[in-house]
Amino acid sequence: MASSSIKAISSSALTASPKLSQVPPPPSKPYLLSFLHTTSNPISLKLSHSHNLRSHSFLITNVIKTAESSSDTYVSKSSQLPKQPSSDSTPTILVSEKLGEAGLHVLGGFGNLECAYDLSHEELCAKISTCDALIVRSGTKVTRQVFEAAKGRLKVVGRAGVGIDNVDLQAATEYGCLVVNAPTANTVAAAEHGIALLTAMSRNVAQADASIKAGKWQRNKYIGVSLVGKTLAVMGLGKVGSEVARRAKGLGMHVISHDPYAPADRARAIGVDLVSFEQAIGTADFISLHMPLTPTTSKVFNDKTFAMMKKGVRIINVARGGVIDEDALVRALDSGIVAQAALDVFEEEPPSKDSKLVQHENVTVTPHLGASTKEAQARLISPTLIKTFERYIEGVAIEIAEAVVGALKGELSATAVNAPMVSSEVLAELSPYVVLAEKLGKLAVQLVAGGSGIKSVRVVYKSARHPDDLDTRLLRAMITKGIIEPISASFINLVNADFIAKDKGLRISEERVAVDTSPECPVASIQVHISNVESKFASCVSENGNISIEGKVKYGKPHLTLLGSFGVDVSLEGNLILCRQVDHPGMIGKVGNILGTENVNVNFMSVGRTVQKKAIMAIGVDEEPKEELLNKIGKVPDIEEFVFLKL
Ligand SMILES: NC(=O)c1ccc[n+]([C@@H]2O[C@H](COP(=O)([O-])OP(=O)(O)OC[C@H]3O[C@@H](n4cnc5c(N)ncnc54)[C@H](O)[C@@H]3O)[C@@H](O)[C@H]2O)c1
Ligand SMILES: O=C(O)[C@H](O)COP(=O)(O)O
Repeated sequence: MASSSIKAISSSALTASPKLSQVPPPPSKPYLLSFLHTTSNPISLKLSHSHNLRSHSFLITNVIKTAESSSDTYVSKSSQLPKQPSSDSTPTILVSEKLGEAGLHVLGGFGNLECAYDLSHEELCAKISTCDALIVRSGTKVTRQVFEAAKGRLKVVGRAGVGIDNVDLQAATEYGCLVVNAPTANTVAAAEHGIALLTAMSRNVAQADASIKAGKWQRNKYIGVSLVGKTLAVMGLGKVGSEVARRAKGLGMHVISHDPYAPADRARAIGVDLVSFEQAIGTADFISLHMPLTPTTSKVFNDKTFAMMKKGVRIINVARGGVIDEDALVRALDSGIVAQAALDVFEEEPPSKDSKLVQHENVTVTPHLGASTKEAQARLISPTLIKTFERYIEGVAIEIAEAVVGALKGELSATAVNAPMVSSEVLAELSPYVVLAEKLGKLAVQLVAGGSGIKSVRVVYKSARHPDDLDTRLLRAMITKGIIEPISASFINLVNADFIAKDKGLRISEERVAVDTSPECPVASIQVHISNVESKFASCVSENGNISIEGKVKYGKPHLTLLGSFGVDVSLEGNLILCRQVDHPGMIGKVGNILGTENVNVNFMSVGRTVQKKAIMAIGVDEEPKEELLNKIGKVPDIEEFVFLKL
């Protein structure tokens, strides 16, 4: 990350860089991330052309720039994996839980792969500062301490599965670390396990098996209950819940569901009635849990809600243990409200050996096996299944490996969970404006005099589009990046842009102005206004006292088109010299000569005039001129002020 690039030579220019007002220290030091390197770095925008059949939405993520050293040895448990020599630019990927070979191959082909499946939390914290990516399943707690210990190097956490309740998302976001998951590959496996538990529980399969192995023959003890005609309440009609519902209907059950966010047409398509929470738990013979663990769902099944259930209800949980108050479930089992429970997941995993719940004779348990099928972790091989479940053709291992490698390459992730996702279409359309937005942010902040506290930035988008058709989150994030990065040690990406702006007391407001241009072009212009600051280049201050600049995309390239009240037109590439001079002939020649004699190539030049015989000369230069050269320009008679800006 370059330090402040301000090299202004005007009278007020040699003061310190502008600072953000009331800036608390950043949560951590640098992130070697930039979700889009738009200028000096050759890597620009990339779309992920993932080969699978999922519908894609994308996120601009991080372009890798690996830290000082990545000299870790390649420690793969698989002798078949391709070994890669360490190098400074090769990212290190730590896999902390068992992942399918196919995924390890993808990861090993891209970076230094280290599989360490038995790390304690302390060991993980000790190791993480040497890793660019971490891949976990549900057994690794990725806490705030892990992000702190990463010292800015960890760029992406890949959760090889759905539930991300074991990852501190807030901390990840604050540290600018992208979290991706593999949300689809284990759906069928989890649903099948739910059905396995439902049928095994209702026919006492596990208990009868244990009894016969203990030398008993208890045919009367293990009389089961039938499923046909019974009501099943599916709590959470998402991916797994929907598949469970379909299968349960095939078993002849009447299926109802409670899900406050499920679309009615999805329920209708499966033939499921969406009902209230009370109705669902009050009428069901079987209740199957398929909601995520969130603050709202935590212990939602408790003494109070068990008391609302039909006596003799049976419960299946392949979601998360934390949605049930386990002590309350033991009480409900003892009192007979709940006749049986079948549990794959627990509040603490593994549960204690003497857990009353686990030991209860009416409880069937499995050790979080929902996602554990060969097919879910690797690939489904049956062509029939591929046809039926197109979106499940990839296993978790491949799904997460591709997401992590893509994120490390700076591609756009379809499965980011802690950053806004932008559709590929929107992204492709906005990409030149994304470049413009960052340049305008960079330029605006360099026009602020050192010592001014930037508190408030107003961004105005002129567009012919209806506001609903213009997603400006990316543009706002890039303006934020452009403003903050030149004057702070924080590295900004789409994950943390809003957080860091807020943390630094920078308020960015957005406005849209309707214009009568072609709606084909999403943004006619972007203006950035910084209020209540001093400027080191007075000419960029508009009548209302704000530093104001405007840019447009012309022929796919970013251009500066307005500086204060001066119209200019200069391509925002390379670096920029802005001069205000008395408007008379020969000025361009004089400045051009000085640049020419020092071999500084001018790539663009534009002059804007005012009625008071003043002109603004905007000169785009490829190289960074030496200070003596800039001083020479400053001494040209009739040049009243000038500033050099790095883009
Ligand atoms: N046991 C396993 O190995 C295993 C495997 C896969 C998934 N899971 C777990 O299963 C759960 C579901 O996974 P998924 O892939 O179907 O997720 P999903 O996001 O597709 O579905 C979750 C559904 O729950 C709904 N929901 C949210 N809050 C709710 C509430 N208060 N009440 C009712 N419904 C609510 C959501 O609207 C959504 O439709 C997750 O907790 C996941 O971690 C477990
Ligand atoms: O949320 C999930 O994807 C499941 O709980 C699977 O977890 P696992 O990857 O630890 O098996």
